[in-house]
Amino acid sequence: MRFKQDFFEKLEGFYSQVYPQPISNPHWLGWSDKAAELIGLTKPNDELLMQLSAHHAADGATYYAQVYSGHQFGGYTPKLGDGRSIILGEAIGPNGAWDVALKGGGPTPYSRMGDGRAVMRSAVREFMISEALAALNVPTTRALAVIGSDLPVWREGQETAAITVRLAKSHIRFGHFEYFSYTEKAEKTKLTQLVDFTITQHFPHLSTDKAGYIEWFNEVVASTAKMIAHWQSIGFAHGVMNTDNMSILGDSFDFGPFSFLDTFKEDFICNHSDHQGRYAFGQQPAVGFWNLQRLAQALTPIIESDDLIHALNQYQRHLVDYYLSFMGQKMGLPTFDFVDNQVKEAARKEQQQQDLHLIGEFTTMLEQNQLDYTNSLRRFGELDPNSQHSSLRDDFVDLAKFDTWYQAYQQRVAQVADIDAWQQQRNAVNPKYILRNYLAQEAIIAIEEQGDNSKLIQLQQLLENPFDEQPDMQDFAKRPPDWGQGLIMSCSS
Ligand SMILES: Nc1ncnc2c1ncn2[C@@H]1O[C@H](COP(=O)(O)OP(=O)(O)OP(=O)(O)O)[C@@H](O)[C@H]1O
Ligand SMILES: [Mg+2]
Repeated sequence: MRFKQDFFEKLEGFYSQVYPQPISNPHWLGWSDKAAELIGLTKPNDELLMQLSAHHAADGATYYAQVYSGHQFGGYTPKLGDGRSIILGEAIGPNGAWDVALKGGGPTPYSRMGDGRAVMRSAVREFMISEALAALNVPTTRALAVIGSDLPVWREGQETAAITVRLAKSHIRFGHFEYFSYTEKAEKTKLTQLVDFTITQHFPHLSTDKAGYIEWFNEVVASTAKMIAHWQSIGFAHGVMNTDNMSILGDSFDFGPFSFLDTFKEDFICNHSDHQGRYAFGQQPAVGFWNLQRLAQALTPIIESDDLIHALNQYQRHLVDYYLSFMGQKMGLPTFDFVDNQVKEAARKEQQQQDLHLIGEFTTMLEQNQLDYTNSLRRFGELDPNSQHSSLRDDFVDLAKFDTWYQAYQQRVAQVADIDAWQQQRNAVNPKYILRNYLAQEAIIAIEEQGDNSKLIQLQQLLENPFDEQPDMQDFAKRPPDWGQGLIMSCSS
């Protein structure tokens, strides 16, 4: 790894330098060739294992934990910071630099009551979902590797520690801006410094002046809306959308009790500690907006309120545009070339309302018929919208309702000229395989009970190509067995 140290060198006072603590008997549990490529690595080796398990120092690494704060479940915690994630620096890759962080690398000045560690099950889940989301083309932080150990850690019972090696284009979170806004409101020096750094490093097409700041916030609103539209379209529930887990780049970030939907359920809650359903699947779009409002509030010392409000007001539009674009591709709804003038804008809006209704009716039917979200969408790849008959129909109990819906759908799709190409387009965006919780759980149990990571590796390989038919792997596309339905994950990690 070849590092540069822009954050470390340019933002003194925004972190504490701290060395990671080694984990005993380190061994590779998982490795991602695709993530490795991003920072110019190829295969794992023993020296790298020693470096990433904190036994040896990595050349050129500085090792630091960043300070931030955040709104957690709606309440403001004035000081958080990396309590168990230590950054080595920005590794230079063929297409840009990536922060390399050891998540679970040991205590830091921000650990509060925590031990600075991550348990194997949570480290493995973070590793798998990072790479699985990337393969689904969802913006996300990445995971180079997950390293197991025999170091005991205590959660509900005794478990072992592991480290996820996270790659992120940036670790800057909404919570960073909140922290510097509320700790030094009068001077604005550090807040301005942080915004300037963020723009220079990650939004180089923008200027670091008043106009640039406004443009930047607009882009953050758009990328956040895009990320959440992605989640809603693939049926992904994040579970802990606190502002300290919101990346300023709109990348999916910090994977704890996340879950894909199995059976479609709008108010599905995946986080065991989320008693109110604040972060339920269907709440995510609203929470994204609430979080952007918290970011906007933190930026009031340097951006005019009117400009912030104007940008926030675009959130809904971005969200709907992106959501319809993703769902439209999944269901094969043709797009229209609306020229941007007043009359056409009205037509566009009306079409959007109709499409939202059509999609909403479809997901309501899935919920009422207790159907699997991913598998139902995958069915569109075998559909012939020119025909009255569809295999999709066989899944439904309420056939009358389905038939009414299908008629409206057929009208919207109209005649399809090349059915093969149309079906291929559907299969290219509706995954056959996703990281269902029960599959992750089986891989984790095999490691826990037999020290056997072969299931993890098999699952990881499968999920690298989630859109391809993989004939030997059909079982992995099935709905979960009874024990694995709607698993709710513990927050302890
Ligand atoms: N075992 C632990 N030891 C020390 N601090 C912890 C531990 N677990 C969580 N924290 C800290 O508690 C806060 C909230 O935790 P949260 O689960 O959102 O983040 P995380 O999963 O630890 O890390 P990240 O957000 O970097 O992915 C963070 O400041 C985090 O560093
Ligand atoms: Mg976090």
